[in-house]
Amino acid sequence: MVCRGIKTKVARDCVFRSDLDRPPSYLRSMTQTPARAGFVALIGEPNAGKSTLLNRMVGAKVSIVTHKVQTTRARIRGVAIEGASQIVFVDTPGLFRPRRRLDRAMVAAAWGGASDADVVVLLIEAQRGLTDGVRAILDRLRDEPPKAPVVLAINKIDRAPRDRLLGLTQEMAEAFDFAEVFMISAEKGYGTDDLKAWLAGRMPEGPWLYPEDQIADLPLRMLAAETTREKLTLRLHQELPYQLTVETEGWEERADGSVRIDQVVYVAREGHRGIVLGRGGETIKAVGKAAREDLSEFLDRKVHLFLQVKVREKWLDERARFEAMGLDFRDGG
Ligand SMILES: Nc1nc2c(ncn2[C@@H]2O[C@H](COP(=O)(O)OP(=O)(O)OP(=O)(O)O)[C@@H](O)[C@H]2O)c(=O)[nH]1
Repeated sequence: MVCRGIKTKVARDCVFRSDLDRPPSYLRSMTQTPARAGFVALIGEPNAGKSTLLNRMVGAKVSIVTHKVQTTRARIRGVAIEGASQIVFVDTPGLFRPRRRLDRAMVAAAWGGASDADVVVLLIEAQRGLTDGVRAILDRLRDEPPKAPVVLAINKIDRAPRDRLLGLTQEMAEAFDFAEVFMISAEKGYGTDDLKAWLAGRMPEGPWLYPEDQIADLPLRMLAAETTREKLTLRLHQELPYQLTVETEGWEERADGSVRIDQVVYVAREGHRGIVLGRGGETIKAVGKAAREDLSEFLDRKVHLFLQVKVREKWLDERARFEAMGLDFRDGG
């Protein structure tokens, strides 16, 4: 089934391209290929084609989530599967040339996401080449080199003549020591399989980060969690507990077209639970109502939102990796 860019209904009904060419899990375990999983930070100027590339790699229109709220954290844009590897793409919002102070702060935080990734992919446009914006990104990569290898993907090669591409490749290689250079057309699908296979091979060995059955609606789950967190922040202001995270634990599409979303607000201490609940539960009730209204509008259907507040002292340690990547919506740091 082909998934088109419907505003609201995204991944649930879509068969992911990668689902089709992936052996079933019992076969994977028989072939003994070690599982791999890791993060890829996709960076580049606006319009470079990040969303298009991502949609091609992941196989569904998943990037709708990104226009919602600009946060300073890296965020998941999609999860691709290639053989035994799970590739979690995160993007780094606001990675542009910062002018205002606030923008600069955002870029600094976004850069943190890139430097913690397992691979960084810099996407540039073939016709535009080494623009000032790309130069600024390269300066930054040189000043604060990420631990991960940086690969260059020259996109939109369908629009650029061959000699232009050769010249540009050379110019880029002189400007920065890339681990690898790929020529792609995200739109036409040229070279994207090679890039994906290369990335898959660079993911660290280890268990997958997300269960297979959650990958499809992962961006929506995260958007929903982020919405609730946003409402909590608005409601509690300074009182917002430092160690707080929201997780969407259930996502059930109902036959009547509505969706039931179950979320847990995790706090680290009993006292924080009281703050989040509010007197007689009024805070959490108001937060739930506001989040439900937003989600309903965004998803364009009726939403039943169920919130629970749980104390889990050690959640920060359990999710250390996600925390490092800024993937759990906490921005209280
Ligand atoms: N011709 C051509 N156009 C492309 C290609 N990849 C992307 N585009 C077009 O470039 C434009 C920008 O692509 P996006 O994927 O939205 O770019 P982006 O980097 O996600 O942009 P931001 O969300 O602003 O950061 C769209 O009109 C795409 O259709 C390509 O390989 N060839």
